Amino acid sequence: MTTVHQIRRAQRADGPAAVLAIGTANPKGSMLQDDYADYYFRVTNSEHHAELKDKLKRICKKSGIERRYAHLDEELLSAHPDFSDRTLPTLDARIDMASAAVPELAASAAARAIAEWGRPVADVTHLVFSTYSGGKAPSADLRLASLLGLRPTVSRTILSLNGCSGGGRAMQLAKELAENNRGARVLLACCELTLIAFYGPQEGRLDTILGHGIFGDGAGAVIIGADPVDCIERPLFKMVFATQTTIPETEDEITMRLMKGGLDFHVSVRVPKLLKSNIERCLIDAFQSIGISAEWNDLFWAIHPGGRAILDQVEQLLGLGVDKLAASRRVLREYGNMSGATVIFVLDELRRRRARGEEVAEWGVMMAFGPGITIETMVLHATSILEEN
Ligand SMILES: CC(C)(COP(=O)(O)OP(=O)(O)OC[C@H]1O[C@@H](n2cnc3c(N)ncnc32)[C@H](O)[C@@H]1OP(=O)(O)O)[C@@H](O)C(=O)NCCC(=O)NCCSC(=O)/C=C/c1ccc(O)cc1
Repeated sequence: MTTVHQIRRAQRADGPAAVLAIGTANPKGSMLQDDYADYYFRVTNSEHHAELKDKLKRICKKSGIERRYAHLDEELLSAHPDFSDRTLPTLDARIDMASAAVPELAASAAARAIAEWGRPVADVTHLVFSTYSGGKAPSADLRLASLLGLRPTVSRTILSLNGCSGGGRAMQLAKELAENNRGARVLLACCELTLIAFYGPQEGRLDTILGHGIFGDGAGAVIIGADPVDCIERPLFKMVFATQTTIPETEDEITMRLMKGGLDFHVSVRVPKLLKSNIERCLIDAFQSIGISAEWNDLFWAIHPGGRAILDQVEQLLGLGVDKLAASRRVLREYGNMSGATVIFVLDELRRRRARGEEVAEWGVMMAFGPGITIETMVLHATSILEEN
């Protein structure tokens, strides 16, 4: 007679979960970082806040960002001038806008990932969707499933308010799903639109200036599965080990809260230093857990580019060579911080760098940071060039 243990073993995948395909998308509208301060103070009728404008200009200059994308453009804003005033009740209108736009943008990214994956959309068994740009049910995951034509039995999970660590958390969840359900193919989508938290400057709220200086809109999608089908599926990164760490007593350093005027967020100036003091322990613990001794410079790195200062601190702490964070810096330069979706763009950039021979490390790390302060760490193993061919 079959035992429960045998049934359980048969239900599990044999190998580790792997990233099988990646797609990304951004809204059409974009703006050069050099022009942003003039734009922001003009469209929010805030020219009288001259000091805050100078501060935003300084932040933009030091941000390491050249361009950012946004769904909310001047035309939409002129139809919703109340968005500029955080004391007005605009949450309903923002949720309506996001409920339509978030799944649409996620669908563009997911369609690219599915095309690269090469299998029919009906083979997707699970959907994990991370977004804080919303606030109603049924949520963006259901709309995305319908836009893509996923089967009605697809198992959906929506993650919310994970902030910039949403992509990292979704990757960990997708890994668990893929490894614990033989044959599972997980579509992970992560999409954030800053329209949920766009408002004018306010004296005493310097984090508002920071946010408007570095955040951008984007969607990333990944197909994750174990035991790839020969000749069809090509694993890009095997997901070897994952952990989540919360830095004690940092609950107030990054916060988000839905208010009548939109999503109110706070990011303290201490964030880059707090991460610097805590990430090496996460890395040492992760590699010790899998019995690998790693030289930091021998790894590839997919660090969430939360801000230029975060990348600088990580690079300095670990003594990384100048090119080691090139994928993160390029994504920051071309798109800004797209919260949870950003790390998917970094993985996409890394696989391009590998294809061009610019990154040859076999082992690597993906890290994302969000409210908590939460650090999501995942050890990855890249498929070798030989295996790819
Ligand atoms: C590029 C920065 C902003 C500036 O570069 P720097 O080398 O530090 O330069 P400075 O030290 O000269 O700083 C320039 C100015 O920025 C100010 N600043 C420096 N961080 C700050 C600060 N968190 N507050 C408010 N002023 C600051 C800083 O005080 C200073 O002001 P001032 O002296 O008047 O020029 C750099 O500090 C940086 O990359 N910081 C990291 C940002 C960060 O923590 N990111 C991770 C968290 S992101 C997150 O949780 C997302 C939430 C979110 C929520 C909603 C959304 O829609 C989307 C996302």
